[in-house]
Amino acid sequence: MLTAHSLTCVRGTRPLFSGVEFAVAPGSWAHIRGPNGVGKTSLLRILAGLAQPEEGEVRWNGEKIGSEDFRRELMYLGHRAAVKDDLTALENLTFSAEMDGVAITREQAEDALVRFGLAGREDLPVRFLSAGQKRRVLLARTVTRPAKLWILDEPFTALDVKAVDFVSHLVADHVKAGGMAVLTSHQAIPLPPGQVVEL
Ligand SMILES: Nc1ncnc2c1ncn2[C@@H]1O[C@H](COP(=O)(O)OP(=O)(O)OP(=O)(O)O)[C@@H](O)[C@H]1O
Repeated sequence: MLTAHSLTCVRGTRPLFSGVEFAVAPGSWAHIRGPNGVGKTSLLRILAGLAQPEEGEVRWNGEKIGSEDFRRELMYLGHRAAVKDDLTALENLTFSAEMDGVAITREQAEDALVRFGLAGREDLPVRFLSAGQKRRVLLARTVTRPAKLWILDEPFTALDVKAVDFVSHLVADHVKAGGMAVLTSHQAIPLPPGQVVEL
């Protein structure tokens, strides 16, 4: 279970939010909402342990985040498509798995890319892919590396209708199987109702 306790965030000299409290239990998900610049990405980075709150604490199963166990169970996919332009889609996927300490075969990476509609694009440097295709390469990590907690920043950005549907089902299946997810999106998320955290 992920719990946010009285989180306060300041960026530069600007207070963004304070007193943010919520919990995400196994089999549930949370939608972080709010206008541009309110601090959604900042909150997700705090939840993932990539930034520190001014006040408050994030806990994973009751312990302050940062443990090896937390890092193993976390899949954080950031807002800016964190894919390397000079590497192919396939290389991006195997490289990120390696960074996560998970060995995947070429076949597993290929299967993941095919599931994300990238058949025939596996060996192309990512700089030649469209914005939506780049996002698919990023999201393909969700099927190559098991993790209980998915933190996804604007996962639907640049995706076409079919891909939005595919990714929604992926998240819904993850949650149904006892996983947890925290998402930001400016659009309504086509998932069974989750908790809404309004910033
Ligand atoms: N390191 C930083 N130093 C100073 N200001 C920052 C820093 N990081 C973020 N900010 C500012 O904090 C505010 C919140 O940014 P953030 O990206 O968290 O918002 P957001 O709610 O995710 O926005 P959007 O909906 O546009 O993606 C912005 O005004 C941004 O410029």
